[in-house]
Amino acid sequence: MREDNPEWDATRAAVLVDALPWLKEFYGQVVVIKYGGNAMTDPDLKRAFAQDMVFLRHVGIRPVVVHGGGPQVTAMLNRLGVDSQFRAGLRVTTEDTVDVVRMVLVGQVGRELVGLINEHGPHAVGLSGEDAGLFRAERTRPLVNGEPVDVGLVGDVVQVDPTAVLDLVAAGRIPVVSSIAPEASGQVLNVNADTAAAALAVALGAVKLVVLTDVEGLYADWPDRSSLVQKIGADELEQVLPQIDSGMAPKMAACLRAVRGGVGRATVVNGRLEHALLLEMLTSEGTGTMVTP
Ligand SMILES: Nc1ncnc2c1ncn2[C@@H]1O[C@H](COP(=O)(O)OP(=O)(O)O)[C@@H](O)[C@H]1O
Ligand SMILES: CC(=O)N[C@@H](CCC(=O)OP(=O)(O)O)C(=O)O
Repeated sequence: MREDNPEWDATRAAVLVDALPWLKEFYGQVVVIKYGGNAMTDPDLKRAFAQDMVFLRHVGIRPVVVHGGGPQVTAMLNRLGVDSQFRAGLRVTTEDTVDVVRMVLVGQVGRELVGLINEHGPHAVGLSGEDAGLFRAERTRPLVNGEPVDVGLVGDVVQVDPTAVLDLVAAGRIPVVSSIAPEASGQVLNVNADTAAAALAVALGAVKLVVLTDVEGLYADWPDRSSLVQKIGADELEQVLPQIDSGMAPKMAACLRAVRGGVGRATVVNGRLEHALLLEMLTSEGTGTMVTP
């Protein structure tokens, strides 16, 4: 029986004790977690994610969630008979599609995550870049083969007022942020969620940015699964960034922006493995790709 097995007890105790240095390091600190739409594919994964947020909150860490929802937006556009096009990893966004992006991210994906977290207690509050002046964006023209291309109503975050998020965090809440942001004219822009997470992590002085996606991390020679990069410094990442394919490109650019902006480290983790976030944050082994300053 397990109860009579001292080795099994020792293993369980070791897992808890292993967490101690990390609990000390992160206690009271803000950690920004970017939850990608590709890691939300099944209800159990979403429930496990919500549990992890509540776990972090109860051990005294301050999680701030920025969520994606690209596949969910694409599914809704398909239902409406609209094709999706991406350039440099960004959705080409028109006046019609930006309304759909906003409805799906704020009204569907954000609401669902808030609901799942709040099954554990009144912790989560949802907001978007439009709330309390959180984000200000400007239209972006990403480079494709070195040439700037037009992707329509897509923005980059150029200004962050983190007051609303800090108020929530100070009250013990878990902010859940959707990546929609107004430009100066008041027009809302579609912002890639990795980009929004990095900008927010910098403005909050987060100790760490964790990006949950559907692969183990950055592969040097994608899709060769033996080429996982476990650790990469900002200078090296900056050099290889132009060669990184869409999907990973905004993610790695976001990690670079975060660590250059003072965030202690940024990691990309496989969010399709339940509780990979807890293992990454609270065990010595870690997982995925870590970007360091
Ligand atoms: N070098 C690379 N390493 C890992 N994944 C890559 C790489 N290049 C492209 N990708 C693709 O990027 C995808 C992750 O980005 P994306 O689909 O936008 O996820 P999310 O919804 O989590 O933001 C991976 O599933 C993979 O197909
Ligand atoms: C400009 C742009 O591409 N915006 C994204 C916003 C959602 C997102 O980033 O979702 P993931 O994190 O799941 O990819 C989009 O429209 O798909």
